[in-house]
Amino acid sequence: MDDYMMGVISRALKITRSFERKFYSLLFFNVSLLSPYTTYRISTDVKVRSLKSKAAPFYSKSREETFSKAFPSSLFRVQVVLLGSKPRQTSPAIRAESKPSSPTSNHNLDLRSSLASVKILPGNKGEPKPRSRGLASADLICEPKLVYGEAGYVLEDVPHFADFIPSLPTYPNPLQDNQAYSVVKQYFVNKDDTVAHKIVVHKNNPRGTHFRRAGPRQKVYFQSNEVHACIVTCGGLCPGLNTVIRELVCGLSDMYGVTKIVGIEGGYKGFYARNTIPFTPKSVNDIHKRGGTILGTSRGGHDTSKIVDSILDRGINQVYIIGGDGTQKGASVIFEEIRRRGLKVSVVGIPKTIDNDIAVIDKSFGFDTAVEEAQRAINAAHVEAESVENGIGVVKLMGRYSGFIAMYATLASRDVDCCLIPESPFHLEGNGGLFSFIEKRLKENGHMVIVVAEGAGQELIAESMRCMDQKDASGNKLLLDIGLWLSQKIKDYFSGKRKNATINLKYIDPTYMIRAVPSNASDNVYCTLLAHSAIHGAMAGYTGFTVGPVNGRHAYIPFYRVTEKQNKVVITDRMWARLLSSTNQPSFLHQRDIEDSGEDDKASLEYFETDNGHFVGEVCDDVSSTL
Ligand SMILES: Nc1ncnc2c1ncn2[C@@H]1O[C@H](COP(=O)(O)OP(=O)(O)O)[C@@H](O)[C@H]1O
Ligand SMILES: O=P(O)(O)OC[C@H]1O[C@](O)(COP(=O)(O)O)[C@@H](O)[C@@H]1O
Ligand SMILES: [Mg+2]
Repeated sequence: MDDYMMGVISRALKITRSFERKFYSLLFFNVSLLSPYTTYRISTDVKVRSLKSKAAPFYSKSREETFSKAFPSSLFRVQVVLLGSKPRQTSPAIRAESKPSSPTSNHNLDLRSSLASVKILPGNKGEPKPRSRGLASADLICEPKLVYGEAGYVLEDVPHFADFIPSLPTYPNPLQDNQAYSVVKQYFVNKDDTVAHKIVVHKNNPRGTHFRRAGPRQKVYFQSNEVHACIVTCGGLCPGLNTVIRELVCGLSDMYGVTKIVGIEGGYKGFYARNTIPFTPKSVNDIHKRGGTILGTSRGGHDTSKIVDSILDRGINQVYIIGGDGTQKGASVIFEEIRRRGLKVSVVGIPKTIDNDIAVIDKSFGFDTAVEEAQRAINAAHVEAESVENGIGVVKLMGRYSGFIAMYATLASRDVDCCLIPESPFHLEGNGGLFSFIEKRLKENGHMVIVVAEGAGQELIAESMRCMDQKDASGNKLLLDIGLWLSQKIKDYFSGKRKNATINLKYIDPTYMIRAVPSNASDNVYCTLLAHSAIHGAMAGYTGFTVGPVNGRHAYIPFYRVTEKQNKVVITDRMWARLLSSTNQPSFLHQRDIEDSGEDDKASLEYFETDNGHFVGEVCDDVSSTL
């Protein structure tokens, strides 16, 4: 950033000066380097809205100018966000950080006192894809918080109170006097510790995306007696929900001496439709031994304003939200509304999904338990199938869009002959189809077991039944029962005129039995770590984040990262190949599928492509490919 740039920024800022006290002014100021050392394009985009109404900006001005100048930096974009009248929303200086390729690129620009932040984001080419957001007004403030470092290092940071409430007091972390923790060497994590998103790297690769490491900080933003925490569980059930609740209550109490902790009953709608229930370590002592959630849960019913009003009315200042991708989207809009109102309330998401389809994190809690519990159903199907002539066992497992439970349960069992998942479309008839494989396997072994994920083959059923798309209260697609449909199709095929063969098919649907069990030992420990990471983050003033392990280390992940896409089994990956080789089932893959899958990979690669052709960060969030 040199004098010329400072001049241009000052000029642009003058445009908004007159609006500053009365209105919510927003100035976007973009600088793109078209090619190194040559031409720049600058565009200023000033929008001014009334603070009171969310109506369209009443003042809007965009300008673009091109100029040539030799800047020894690579692509960058400057964004200046002015947050108007309320004094607590202002900060004394603009802080600008830029990509490391410019050797002298970190500056504090003391241009004026009303600027909240200046961010330098990747320029057009390396710019992240737009994130999906909940509230329209949130567009103003939920830009990714990116920090660039040496050698292509990028920190995708999470929001902090200090970003929007200046001069909050801090206190020493009470853990330093805690009998159990005070003896731990270096108990507090270094404030600059971050966790790499991708752990497999090449010599010349940029260092890529990182997330803030979870853990206790030396300074906290809440005094113990000031904290009023609440816990809510939303979406479908999952083993471990009660364990997370227990560990949040016990962790807050044991580590930080918090006494005011309440549960919100029945999911999001419980915030405004139900009374809270008080929690103590004693009242939650045994709940991890039970399946389900003692709080109850629901789909639908997310009303952001009513929820935030209720948080405010009850004096709650830490909100722990346990749920899947839908829930995290809900948590994100709650956070944005809280931030918009300038409240000191931390909003923390704890990712839950039995399907293991939440992006970025290594694995979701309850997944291991589900895979283990699925073994019982697969064993039963196998026993039934091998006891009779031409026995076929069909087991349906959960997995709305992702077949992780089916894939891992199949790999773990070795009794499964064929695994069908949503990511791998299959066909029934003809060469390479499922029916001919069943015939072959029955001929070879006299019996077989098929595992089918509930989301598999949906297009086949829809085609044959001409069904309409139906949705649940949260907007999730309601699935047609692939297990029943497939079982009937197999029976029809073998009883058909041409075949007239006797088969003995037993269909087992253990889906809800699996989901309702308590979490196993390793999931219990995992739930403890999740809860503790969440508590440490909230106490340290972080907010608007989800916790979870990234390459084995717990991290704070911005909401948008876990809601923008779902994890899916990559069928051109080594893990799925392991499965195919263990079952020897047809791959059902056509050349076209392989090419399409390559296209997807390319698309996500482009997102991170840098000038020198190396890739920053991920190809895809494939948790199946950890080996
Ligand atoms: N885009 C969204 N914005 C706000 N709330 C949402 C959104 N999607 C889902 N929710 C809310 O999150 C809760 C759980 O969502 P759901 O999809 O049922 O389960 P899960 O969180 O397990 O994916 C529901 O109360 C639903 O209303
Ligand atoms: O019957 P419900 O409660 O809608 O749940 C069924 C769905 O819940 C799941 O177990 C998990 O879904 P969520 O993570 O969205 O809660 C899916 O596998 C399944 O399709
Ligand atoms: Mg979901």
